[in-house]
Formats: sequence, C-alpha cells, structure tokens
Amino acid sequence: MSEPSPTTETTESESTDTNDPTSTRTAATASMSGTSTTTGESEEELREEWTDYQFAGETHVAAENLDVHYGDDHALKDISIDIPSESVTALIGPSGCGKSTFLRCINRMNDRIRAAEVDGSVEVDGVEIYQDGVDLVELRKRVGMVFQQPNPFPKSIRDNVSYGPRKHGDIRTGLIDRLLGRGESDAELELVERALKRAALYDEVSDRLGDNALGLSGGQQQRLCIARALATDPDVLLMDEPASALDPIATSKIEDLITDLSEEYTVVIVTHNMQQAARISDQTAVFLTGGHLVEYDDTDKIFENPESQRVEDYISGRFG
Ligand SMILES: Nc1ncnc2c1ncn2[C@@H]1O[C@H](COP(=O)(O)OP(=O)(O)OP(=O)(O)O)[C@@H](O)[C@H]1O
Repeated sequence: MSEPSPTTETTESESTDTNDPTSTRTAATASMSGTSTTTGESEEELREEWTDYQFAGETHVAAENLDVHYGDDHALKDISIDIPSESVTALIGPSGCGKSTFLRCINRMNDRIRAAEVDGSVEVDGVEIYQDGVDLVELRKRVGMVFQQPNPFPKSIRDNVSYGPRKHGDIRTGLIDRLLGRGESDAELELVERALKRAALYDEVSDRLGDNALGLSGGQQQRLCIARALATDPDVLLMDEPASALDPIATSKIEDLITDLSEEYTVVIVTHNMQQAARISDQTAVFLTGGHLVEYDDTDKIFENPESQRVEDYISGRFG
C-alpha cells in the first residue's frame, strides 16, 4: 500500500458552484472541551491515541478543532486530523457518526446545508478554506467529490467529462490552437481522453464517446464520475461510499482505481465496508457515535492492534 459524495447527489446545477451566500463563516478555533465521553475516556485521552500517528507523507488536508452543528445536533466534535498527500485515508464508523459531514467540510459542501454550522479550521495545502474570500469554485475544482450513487448528467460521455473544464473556461480555445490547426474540439478531446484513461474507462468507451452516459453500466458510470472529477485537475479526491451501489466486480475495479489514483492524488474515502478500508487505505480514521474521531493511525495498526477498546469492539463487530 502507498501512503491519503454524500447521501446527497451532485446535480448539474450543483456542479456550477458559485460563491454561496451562506458561506460566510470564518475560521474559528474551538477550545478543547475536555468533557468525558460515554465510555469515560476524556477527550484528551482519546486525542492522545490518534495524535501519536506518525505521518507517512506531507500533510495535505489538516482539520483542527473542527465542530459541526446541524441546529441542536452536534454532529462533529473537536476533530483534529492531518491527512497526508498522495495516499488513501479511509473514514470508518457506524451510521450517523459524522463521516460524510467531515468529508463535506473538506470542500465546504456543508455550506449548502442551511442548518450546518462549521467552527474550527480546515487547511488544504496550508491554506485555510474557512476564511472569508475563499473562491468556492476554485476550491471544489481542487477538491473533487464522488458520491455514493453514480450521477452522470444525461449527456454524452464526452460532455460529462468536459463539462467542468468547459464551464470554468479551462479548455484552451486560443489563436495558437487555431494556427496549429487545432480547434476547441481537439483540446477538449485531449482532455476527455486523458481523464477517461486516468479513470480506467477509456478502453471501454473510446468508440462511443458521443453516446449517452446513462447507457453505461453502474460501475462504468461511477468511473465516468471519477473522470469528470479528474477533468478539473484536482489534487484531493473525496469519495463517499463510491462502491456501495456496485456489484463485486465493479467494486473491485473501483478499488484498483483508487489505489492507482493515490499515487497522484490525496484520496479521502468514506466506507462502511471495513474489508474495503483494510484493502485500499493507507491510514484509517475511526469515528464513533457522538461525532468523535476516536482513533487515527496506519490502517494495519487500526485493524490489527488498535489502541482504543471501543475501536477494537467496533472493528470486531461487537459494537456499532
Ligand atoms: N443535511 C443534514 N441536515 C441535518 N442533519 C444532518 C444532515 N446531514 C447529516 N446530519 C446529521 O449529522 C449527523 C452525522 O451524519 P453523517 O451523515 O455525517 O454521518 P455518517 O457517519 O456519514 O452516516 P452514514 O454512515 O449513515 O452515512 C447525524 O446525526 C445526521 O442526522
């Protein structure tokens, strides 16, 4: 192993992110509460466990003292975590413990949920993304997201992939291209091919790029969604249970792809499938009920010798 989309789906209109008027929260550092958890371990003790983690690589995404509320529901409590670049980080834990909420903090998708209030800090490449003036379109180009249900647009395969770059004006259409006899369509085709190859889909669709994407199998649609995310040249890929709607063969292809992508991208994946987390991730963060990050470490350590009894119970199926 190398070193790291919600239950809501992205729609075409969502993908055209503009600065969201609800996104005015600023970074605020929450103090550590020091309260006791249901198991009697203090939050400092829990924190102790996962801050022992030795980084395999450079930190790419860092959350500090992150709290999320949905109205009265305190969904994430004082989360601090450093996620290394070019690796796969799995987020595991029982339903409702805040995994998707955390994932959505990394590209500020929670800004779209009116009830969501985010406090604390998230840095991507050392830049605070919860400061005023952050360009959310740019952020979401750099931090791509793939959701549980494949959600291609009802357009051609080619248009699905080129949608983002076209929207953001990233496909070059300048004079030099025209002088060289290259038109907009050449640049676009190049980009589409590159993204489809990177998503391990090109060979299966190269002869039908004009066909409607909805005619692809579920696994192909999911790889198309990954290609669509890659087309805007992100460096972080957030994946919310990307294989849970797929059959075992399609799942295996997605897992191989994720491993491959982690050589180039920082992948953060939510999964309910612990075997999947063990197979594909380099480090694993275990969230448990109450919105706590209980332990974070190398995946082998989490699965073979976790520090926390609660994590051991969860992993062995005695809890959660
Ligand atoms: N859009 C929302 N509006 C209000 N509350 C929400 C919203 N999304 C999540 N929550 C609440 O936040 C808490 C954490 O939910 P979240 O979906 O992040 O957990 P999860 O670990 O990803 O769950 P699952 O594994 O079931 O997807 C839950 O109590 C949930 O009800």
